[in-house]
Amino acid sequence: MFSTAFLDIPALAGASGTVRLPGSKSISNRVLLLAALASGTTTVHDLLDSDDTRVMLDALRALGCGIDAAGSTLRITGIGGQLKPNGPLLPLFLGNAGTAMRPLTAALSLLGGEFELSGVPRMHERPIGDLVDALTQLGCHIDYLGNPGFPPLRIRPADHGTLALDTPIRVRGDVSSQFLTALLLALPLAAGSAAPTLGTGVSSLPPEGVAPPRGGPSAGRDIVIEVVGELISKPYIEITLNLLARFGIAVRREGWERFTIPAGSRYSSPGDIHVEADASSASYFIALGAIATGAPGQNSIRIEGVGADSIQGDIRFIEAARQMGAQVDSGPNWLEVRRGAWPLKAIDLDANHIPDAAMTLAVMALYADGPSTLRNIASWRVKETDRIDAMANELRKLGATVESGPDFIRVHPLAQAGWLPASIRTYDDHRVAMCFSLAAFNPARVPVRILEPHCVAKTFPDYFETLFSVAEAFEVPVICIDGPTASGKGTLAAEVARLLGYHYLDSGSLYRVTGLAMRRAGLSADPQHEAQVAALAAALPLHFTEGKVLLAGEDVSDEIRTEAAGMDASRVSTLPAVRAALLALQQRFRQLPGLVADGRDMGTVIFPDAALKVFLTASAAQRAERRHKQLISKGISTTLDSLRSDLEARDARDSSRSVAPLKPAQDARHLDNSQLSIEQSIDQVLNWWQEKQPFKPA
Ligand SMILES: O=C(O)C1=C[C@@H](OP(=O)(O)O)[C@@H](O)[C@H](O)C1
Ligand SMILES: C=C(OP(=O)(O)O)C(=O)O
Repeated sequence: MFSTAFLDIPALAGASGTVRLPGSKSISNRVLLLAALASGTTTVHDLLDSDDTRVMLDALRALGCGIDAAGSTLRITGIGGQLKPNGPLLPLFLGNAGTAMRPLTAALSLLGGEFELSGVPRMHERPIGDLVDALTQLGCHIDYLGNPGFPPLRIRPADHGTLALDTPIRVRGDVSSQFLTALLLALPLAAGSAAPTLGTGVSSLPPEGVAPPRGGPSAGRDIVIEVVGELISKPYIEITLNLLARFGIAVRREGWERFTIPAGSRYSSPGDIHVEADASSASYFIALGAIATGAPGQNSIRIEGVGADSIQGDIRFIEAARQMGAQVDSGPNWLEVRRGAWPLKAIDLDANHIPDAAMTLAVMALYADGPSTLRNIASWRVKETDRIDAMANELRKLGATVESGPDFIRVHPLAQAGWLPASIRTYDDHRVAMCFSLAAFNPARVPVRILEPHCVAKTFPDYFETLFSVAEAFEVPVICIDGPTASGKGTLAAEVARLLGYHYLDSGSLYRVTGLAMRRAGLSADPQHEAQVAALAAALPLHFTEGKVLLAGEDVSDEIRTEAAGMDASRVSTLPAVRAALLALQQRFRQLPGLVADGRDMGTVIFPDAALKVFLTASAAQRAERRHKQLISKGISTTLDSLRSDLEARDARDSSRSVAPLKPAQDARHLDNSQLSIEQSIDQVLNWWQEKQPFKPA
């Protein structure tokens, strides 16, 4: 995940390849809650691992569920509809997860303990009044701790004997379908499991270990829910019904107005359950396939984990994408998308059935042949942010003309000359961050800056990494930091890379790592092994992170600093084929979203076209002093004078050597950090970098 303050996406030229997407948020959180309410153990495969599922899991753990995760499989042991009696008041923090806040409010109101449910500040602005009203009507006890109609909430136990289950429970459906989902998921708790079923007079005992029925006099009755007002986001109710059925509860549906939970309904775990990949997350890659072209012969985006037969309503995004021109093929658990019509065809769509994925259409509209209108999307205003305003504001920053109203948005396409380099505010809304990445395919080739990119953690923490694994840039930006030994270039470069979310190349360690790999492969730096060592060097699985050098994931930082490794490194460096292989290897580090490379010849030889080159120096006296401190702290005794004369001798050798001598590139900026702190040097380099970027302030 990118935890940087911003992420700059360079202009993208194309995309092709395969992505495997994380699990569906809507399925994951429903399955977790159902498994928690059931008795016995449910094994969940491919559960989404993100902020929204984490808050749900934390809550379920706090309720006493056994949770055991191993890789992509999670085993959850439910509480069988029963809480431990008289537990203390339990505070539960539910972040900004509607799929946790709404269903847990209903379930906990019926379970019997005392709870305080809260979330992030935005969650305290997201409505929940219609659900609380329905539950209060039923006899549940819920108080608002802040503004009426919104979390945080205090829940006290309900008296199951007096729950008003004889009359239909009425709930409004026109603000969020999650209120109805919450009731459907939770009300089987009140349906009773073994009481006499009305009309038959038959009774049965609950299996051993299963709680006795709840619901007092009304146990054994059908429970009816009636929807007031036009239900929105209907396909999410289908997900709810589908998963309830998997857990043994067959809800009867009459239109979208009336839902009946049959008498005696009881959660029963299916044992194993698989979570499909998230269809809303798929929308960004379906759009990518529709917008981008790929390398010849590799002209599509393949999405694995979800297919056209998905139980998620957002799969119908495919229909909208096709209408705009995308070519979409699908099979069980996969989709394949390629560009069809270009420019895309404008669309006029009632998007009420795909509220989340429709945001992606608003960005696709920039590439269309006329204005596109998305209607019936009033619910956008009460989600992670006011999404109609957010989309309109940020699309305008890109240069687009946008019209909007209480429940619609109209986006006009952008001509090549109209695109502006924009800093996109993301409003802590994962979908704003994800869908605006698609603007990087603009024909004007301007980059896009996404502010606070870590908000994607809500449902798709590795969204940008996944995008970069299939996208091609016209040019991946590189910052080179060259300089003499002990100038502090490694620390500076690694930190600049971290702050920008760029890859980092510590080129100085390459010969040492090659030497180590050579030795481990039983080879030596002799001409007869040259080709083999070069092949090894070309494919070194190297990664630099947090000050460590990782070779195939193994931390070899200390091993490559030994005297013997130094000798191997200098022998290896005399082999021309190895030098050539390492050149190619270094260039391969130039990957999206960008690279910071440090060394001695980064700006002069390896990346002569780098966008920023810094030649970092410090006086020999300063460098000797730093090195001295470093060695003393490691318990190695030495003198300042000897260090200084060694450094001077090495500088002279480095700058006079015939191959890649240490000298500043002609277009390098000089930074003498003798009198600067590390922070000051970092700030200077970042300022130089920012000056080169075209973005206007957000
Ligand atoms: O039930 C669900 O899983 C969801 C329902 C939808 O909300 P609304 O019903 O509020 O539109 C959707 O936007 C949300 O991301 C997930
Ligand atoms: C609206 C969304 O989330 P939530 O489940 O919190 O409602 C969303 O993911 O787009």
